[in-house]
Amino acid sequence: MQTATYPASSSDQDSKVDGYMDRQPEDKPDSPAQNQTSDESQDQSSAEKGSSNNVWTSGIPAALEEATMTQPAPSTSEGPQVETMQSMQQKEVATPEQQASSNFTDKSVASSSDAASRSTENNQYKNTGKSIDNVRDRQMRKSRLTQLLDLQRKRIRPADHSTKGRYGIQDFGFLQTLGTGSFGRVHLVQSKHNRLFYAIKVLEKRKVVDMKQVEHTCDERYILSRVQHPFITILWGTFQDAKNLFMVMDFAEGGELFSLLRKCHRFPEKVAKFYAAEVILALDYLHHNQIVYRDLKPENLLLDRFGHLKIVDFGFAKRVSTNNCFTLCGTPDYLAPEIISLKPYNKAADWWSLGIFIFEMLAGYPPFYSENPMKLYENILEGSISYPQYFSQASIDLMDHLLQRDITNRYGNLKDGSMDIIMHPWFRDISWDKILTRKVEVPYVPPIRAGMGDSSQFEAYATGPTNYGNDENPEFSDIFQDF
Ligand SMILES: Nc1ncnc2c1ncn2[C@@H]1O[C@H](COP(=O)(O)OP(=O)(O)OP(=O)(O)O)[C@@H](O)[C@H]1O
Repeated sequence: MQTATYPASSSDQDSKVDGYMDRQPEDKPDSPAQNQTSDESQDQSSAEKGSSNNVWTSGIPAALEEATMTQPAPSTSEGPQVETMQSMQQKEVATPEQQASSNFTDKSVASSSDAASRSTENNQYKNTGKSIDNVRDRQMRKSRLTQLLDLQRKRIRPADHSTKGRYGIQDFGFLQTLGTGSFGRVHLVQSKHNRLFYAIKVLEKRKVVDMKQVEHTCDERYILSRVQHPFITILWGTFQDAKNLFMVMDFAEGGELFSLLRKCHRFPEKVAKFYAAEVILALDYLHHNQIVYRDLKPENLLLDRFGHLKIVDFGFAKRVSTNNCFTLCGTPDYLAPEIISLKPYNKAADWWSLGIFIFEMLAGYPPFYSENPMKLYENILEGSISYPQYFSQASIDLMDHLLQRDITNRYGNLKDGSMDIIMHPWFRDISWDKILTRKVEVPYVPPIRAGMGDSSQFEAYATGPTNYGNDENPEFSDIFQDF
């Protein structure tokens, strides 16, 4: 996995707080393509073709019924893959790598367009403020959005849906390493049956046990086997051999948002808003299903072939009721004050991390950092934030409401829950239904050959040990029965 490098700081992901690191999966796709509905193909195909609907300018359309997500929409299913390949090939003829950059690779372009957009934002914010949405309009928007979100919130795979043993090592050809983690690595693999590419996360059972991460690992498998959301990776199946656990997931071909952010230095407001919006919908979904994610950061946000986000790494995700989490986990820069203070914490911690995430996208570095972890924690607890002068007023207002040390004042954790964030003026030009249905013009389409096992957006790793599949003397199979 990559390590963030911030100005005058190091936020090494490996230097996470003691006492956590986990992950693991389970289940196999006998044929993920079979699980796709025609609605999904339509959805994806319209996203591929680049809908003419523009998320930045449209209002709140009525088409709730069109939010067709009765089943997970696997990006690796055959239908969309064929279309994607065609569309990607066409794009390649026109523009290969440059099409990914326009206002990204050239920082001066990014800054000037950002300045224009910021000025507009500030004017709108000053001139209209909350008055642009009079109370009645606001109530109507809110109720339509709530209806829309409720449709998605209810989509959860059945508890008896088993991912266990659906695949085995013999079903896949193991290719290069895409990333490494605390307990193993993630491989690009190709199914020997349908020839499609997937990502398999491999966890060494012994390491998981030694680092006391069994519960986290089992939670990760369980949670990923239940959720179904356009911005959350799909877990197709799990299996195990004598020494390892395997989780078969969609291959998010576009690489880490982290890499894109470092390449661009920082994102223009519109771009940051787009990624923030996708993350918000995913967090809203998880929270309504009583799941707190606990590890939001750009390294855990991957891009699919279309340029939409996929949240990966549910190693710290937890099922919660209210204030029942105590574990010190997460990544230092993104830790909420209540976690550092070892107070019980809840979903509000994710909204704090969202504030950090928005800041980091806009600035290129997080609001709190220090080489020294203790100093970092002090900074977080002290909570004084210095916003760069180029931040818009609306963005600062939102971050102020998210980065509240007192959770009883923090947006996302108040009476209206995530609606306070969704309805915030910074998101005024976002059409949430189009975000949710992926009918938006994405700011960046990864320059990849879709469906071809193209791992060019990932760091190159020495392949590492792949002596998987040994079933002799199985270890800990009683502990990992669900895999
Ligand atoms: N579905 C996927 N598609 C493509 N790449 C992936 C996928 N899942 C994970 N990766 C890559 O592998 C890396 C490590 O994955 P992940 O964070 O899930 O592992 P981990 O063991 O939990 O890591 P850590 O211990 O650092 O939290 C990711 O940062 C990403 O680069």
